[in-house]
Amino acid sequence: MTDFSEWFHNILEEAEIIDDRYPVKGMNVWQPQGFKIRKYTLEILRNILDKTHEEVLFPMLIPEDELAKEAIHVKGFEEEVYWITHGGLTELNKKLALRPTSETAMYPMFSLWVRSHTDLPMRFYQIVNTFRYETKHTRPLIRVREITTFKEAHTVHATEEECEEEVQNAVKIYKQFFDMLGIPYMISKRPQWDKFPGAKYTVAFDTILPDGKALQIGTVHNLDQTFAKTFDITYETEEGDHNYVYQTCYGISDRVIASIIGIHGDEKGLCLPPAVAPYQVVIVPIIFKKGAEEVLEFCRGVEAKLKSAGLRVHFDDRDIRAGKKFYEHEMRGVPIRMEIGPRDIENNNAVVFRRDKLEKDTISIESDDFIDEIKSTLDNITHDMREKAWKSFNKHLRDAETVEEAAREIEENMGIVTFHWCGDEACGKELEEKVRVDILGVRESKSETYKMPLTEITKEEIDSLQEEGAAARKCINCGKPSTCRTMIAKTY
Ligand SMILES: Nc1ncnc2c1ncn2[C@@H]1O[C@H](COS(=O)(=O)NC(=O)[C@@H](N)CS)[C@@H](O)[C@H]1O
Ligand SMILES: [Mg+2]
Ligand SMILES: [Zn+2]
Repeated sequence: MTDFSEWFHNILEEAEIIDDRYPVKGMNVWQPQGFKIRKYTLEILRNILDKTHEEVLFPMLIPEDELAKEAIHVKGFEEEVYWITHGGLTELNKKLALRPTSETAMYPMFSLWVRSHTDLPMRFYQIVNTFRYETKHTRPLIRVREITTFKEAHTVHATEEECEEEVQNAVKIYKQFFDMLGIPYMISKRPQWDKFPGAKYTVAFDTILPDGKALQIGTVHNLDQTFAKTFDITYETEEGDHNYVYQTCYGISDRVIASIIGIHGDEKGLCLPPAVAPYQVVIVPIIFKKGAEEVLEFCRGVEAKLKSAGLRVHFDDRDIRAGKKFYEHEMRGVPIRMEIGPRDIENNNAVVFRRDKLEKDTISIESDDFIDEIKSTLDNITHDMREKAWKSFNKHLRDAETVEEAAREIEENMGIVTFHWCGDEACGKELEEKVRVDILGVRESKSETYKMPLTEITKEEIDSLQEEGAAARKCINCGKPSTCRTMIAKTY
């Protein structure tokens, strides 16, 4: 883990997650192992979103004139859009864009769908591939040109208040999702100069990878009425007026998988949260010449019981050394390994090895109670992995009282440095110059540092950029009264 980027590339190959030898830069292949982790991750996300959203699927190609309708939006994406110019040998009379994101694909249709206030609120999402001609250094899952796992939610509301409320709902959805994966995060409001093109403001989730660099893993955008006016999305009120709607959109991507791999991984390789592990339990028989068949038979019985209890179990009965199996399943991050040999059968025991703590324990398999014990061990693994991730995340968070201190902290320890700022753009830009890193944004919460995941982010916290006593605090760059606590970090 000393060279995180090398570790990351190696594990993607060794654990057969992604094959990045595909002959288009920034576009990679999901291999079966990786595809399963992605599938279980998306299952969790859909279970959360389906409570309040409808899943849809829009075309991938966007007509040039639709994409160009929203001036700020298209300006923000003009250097990243891939274009289609031909159908076969025929030149298209209208170029088609490969969606970089789907506002301009969806909103002409929303204009047809939204008629009356009774149609609102609308909440849709789709999980699709999107395309961005990234010019910065691409790397699998973290910065790709084909974003293969782009979940974009788009919501439509009658009032500004409801739209603000939706931003909080989206923040809560992301907190719940990242908490289930044990991924720590800092929530902040992006500075005005770094928000989503066309948005009123952007709330972002940033995590920190083992090399101390921050990674934006999710964003929530309040689009206000900008796109409604551009695409004429109006609804008839009870009084018969026609009002423009208010909208949000919020997205996450392959970076979620990158975070699961990078944050929970260690020297032995992957360490997967049980919720997304292709195998939650692997059974390794300890075989000797004598009684081999009996051990295999017994293990098959244990496998059947765990499977019928709904767990993803794999019985590794290959004719190779147990030690080789141990290495492989630890490298692939299987949460629990059960070792069963002749002596264990005699004593009705099994050795249970926890991948996250690298500890062994012996459990009785005399009665079927062992099934619940395995399940509660999986729950403990989920909890302990999240706690461990937050502990190291919080170590990366530090405060700075002066610009010099902030610059030194970043230079020496990377991570996220927080400090008081006046909120003025010119001052912020000057600050970024001095510390040579990006301002991530303005912290959304009063809490000094995140301990365990906050279950509720209250409206006050989202709105209150005014830190308690912040008025007494000065901007570390220009000395004017501080209006907020901001954060800087070296970012991906
Ligand atoms: N090139 C990329 N590779 C991987 N993930 C990316 C890339 N570009 C953006 N992302 C991720 O995708 C998320 C959403 O992208 S975004 O531009 O911020 N927001 C949108 O596109 C909105 N339309 C969300 S619906 C970002 O927060 C970031 O985590
Ligand atoms: Mg980008
Ligand atoms: Zn200032």
